Amino acid sequence: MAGALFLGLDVGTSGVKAILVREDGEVAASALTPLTLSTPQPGWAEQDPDAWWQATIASIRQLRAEMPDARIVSVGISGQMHSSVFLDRAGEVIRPALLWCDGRTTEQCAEITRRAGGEDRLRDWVRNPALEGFTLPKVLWLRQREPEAYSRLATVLLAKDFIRYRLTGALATEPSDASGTLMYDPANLRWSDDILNAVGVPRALLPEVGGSSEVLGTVTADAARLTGLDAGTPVVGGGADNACGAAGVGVVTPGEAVASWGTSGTVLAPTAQPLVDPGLRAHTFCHVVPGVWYLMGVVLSAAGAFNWYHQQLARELDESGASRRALDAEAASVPPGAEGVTFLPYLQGERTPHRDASARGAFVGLSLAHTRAHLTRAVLEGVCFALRDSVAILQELGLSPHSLLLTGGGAKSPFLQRLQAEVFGLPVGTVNREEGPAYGAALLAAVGAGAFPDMAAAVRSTLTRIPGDTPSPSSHAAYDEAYARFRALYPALKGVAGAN
Ligand SMILES: Nc1ncnc2c1ncn2[C@@H]1O[C@H](COP(=O)(O)OP(=O)(O)O)[C@@H](O)[C@H]1O
Ligand SMILES: O=C(CO)[C@@H](O)[C@H](O)COP(=O)(O)O
Repeated sequence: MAGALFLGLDVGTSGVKAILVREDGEVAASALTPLTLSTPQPGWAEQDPDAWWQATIASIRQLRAEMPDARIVSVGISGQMHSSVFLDRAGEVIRPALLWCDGRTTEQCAEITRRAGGEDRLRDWVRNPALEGFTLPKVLWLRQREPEAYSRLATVLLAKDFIRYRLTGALATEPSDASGTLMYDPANLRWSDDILNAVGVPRALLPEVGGSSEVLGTVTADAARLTGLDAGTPVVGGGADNACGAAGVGVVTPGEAVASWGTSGTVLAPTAQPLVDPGLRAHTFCHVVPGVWYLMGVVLSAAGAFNWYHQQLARELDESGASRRALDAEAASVPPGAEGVTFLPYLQGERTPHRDASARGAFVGLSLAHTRAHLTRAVLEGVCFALRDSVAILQELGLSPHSLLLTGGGAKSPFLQRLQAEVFGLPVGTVNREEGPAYGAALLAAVGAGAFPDMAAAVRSTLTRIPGDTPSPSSHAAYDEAYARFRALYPALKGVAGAN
């Protein structure tokens, strides 16, 4: 496949990334088109799927402009999980998508649990509890709150599957994203008629499920004209952004774990079986590799919380890498524990471990002696502590990784790498590629095009591990008191700092 390039797309919350990857794994070009998030009410979060599509076109066109002669042989797509695209019979978007971090469906979650006959049933049917972020409660919300829109509903898609639909005309998904809908049984790899019948949602609303590295469509003439891709280019199933992010740092087999900072933060550990957290605090989903699942804890605001802080309280610093470094330096000027200041990053509610869409953020412990540097450190520590809750759950479930691969925003800064190592008490590492989910999607495209026999081979041929910080027992212990303060804060503030 000399000269072949694989296009990886990632429909993130903050933007649509497109990259071109060579067969040896080198990234030949990359483009990012930013997106905005609409929060019409506190706790709500929406985006227009057509804005994703326009951003996708812009990113691909930018790559095309940079490399007009590129021979793009296949496309893989990754995307934010759970977000609901509602399409009518003509394939047009009915209303903005309710996103993975939208918390408006608490009532619908209670209804799903009641109609299923309790959480034990949900565990048996779909291996996960009803959480506001998942897709099914959003379908029920539409049915109850916008019945006219629901009457026109013909198909429910996920973000990256909508982009595939616009690229190829094919309505399809694959197991890693289907897992996050609460309508799919990740253990038995099929839509769950049990849950669909219990809540009265027709199976016909859902697309067929193919494989993550299987070709599920080809670029249409219309999409070719808009994007500059060749008509007929194969598009593979792709995967959920967290699964593709793990694949993008080479974590495709059990025994390893990844900590990721996107808008959300996640800690993910692959498993050889669909293990379920008895407390249902971590999610059980399919990986992009057949026969592999993962357990994942989700922090709803990770880079999202840091970006909010940056925009609201450090606005004089632009969003460049230099500004991030300035904020890191500010945080580094204060000792571990931020001299008593604690930050709860629950700006958009929290999933793991609290499962509370109405939770809210807080700064606590302020005195006249504190400066913005303390707040900056507290925000970064707060995000790491929230992720540590997920690390602790995975450890409690017997998945005790010896180290964590870092990806996303938290991998980009030496300060954040060290902070995570010390807070988690585990060695951390990175890989020689920084493109995260888009990279995993490009590898799926390469496997789909036959460049590699499977993802394990693709990862072996393209990625190199870079060992990072190893914390000393004392550097980990330096956070004991601050972490204990963090743990005590949510129960203390519940009902005071909540949305309800
Ligand atoms: N040095 C850094 N420190 C903290 N956060 C960062 C840094 N660099 C980038 N980020 C943030 O990390 C996130 C990673 O981006 P990405 O994985 O593309 O997010 P998403 O998928 O949510 O759009 C972005 O929100 C970005 O602002
Ligand atoms: O809801 C989840 C995982 O369950 C989120 O992790 C989304 O998948 C969004 O990812 P980012 O935009 O933060 O990358």
